[in-house]
Amino acid sequence: MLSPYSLDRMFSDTECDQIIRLTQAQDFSDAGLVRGRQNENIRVARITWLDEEGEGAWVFRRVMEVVRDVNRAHFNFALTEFAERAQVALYASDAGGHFDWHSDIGAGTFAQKRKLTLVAQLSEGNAYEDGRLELNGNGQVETADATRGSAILFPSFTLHRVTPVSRGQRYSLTTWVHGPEFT
Ligand SMILES: O=C(O)CCC(=O)C(=O)O
Ligand SMILES: [Fe+2]
Repeated sequence: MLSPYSLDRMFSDTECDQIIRLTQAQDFSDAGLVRGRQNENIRVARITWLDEEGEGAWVFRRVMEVVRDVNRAHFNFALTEFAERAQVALYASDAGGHFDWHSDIGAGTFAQKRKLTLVAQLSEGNAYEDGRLELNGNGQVETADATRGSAILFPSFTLHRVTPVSRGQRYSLTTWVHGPEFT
């Protein structure tokens, strides 16, 4: 199926804290777009990456389990690999954090093989306002559950955006799963 699939609780509160803490030791850099283009009109966020190995390995393992189960139960896509690290993004109201409508499939080496996108909500609801993940897969805008620890999976070609954060900061975790291009 091509419709998005939501999970109420992919991570516990403690796990969300742990993921955020893992990234605090790293440098966040300004987010680029596919092919490294930067365009402030489209995206303002700071991002960092989690490796498959090391302290963040458990995050990757969880992502793999969830993707395997949800793909079997719902999408049934041909998936072959996790070719990219997991992205933690930080959208801050003072910087005008947001991400305009886009698809995750692009011309880059990895971006062209993206099949499934998984986004998990890492911040508590009272940490920020707005900053909603919205999807438009079929002409109707659907707002993803913003509850901390929840997640949504969708085909990477689905148009989606993050509305501007109007107060505070929002953290999210995004991973992509790859395979033969959609034809
Ligand atoms: O932060 C989010 O909720 C979505 C991130 C996203 O769409 C992306 O990194 O491509
Ligand atoms: Fe995206």
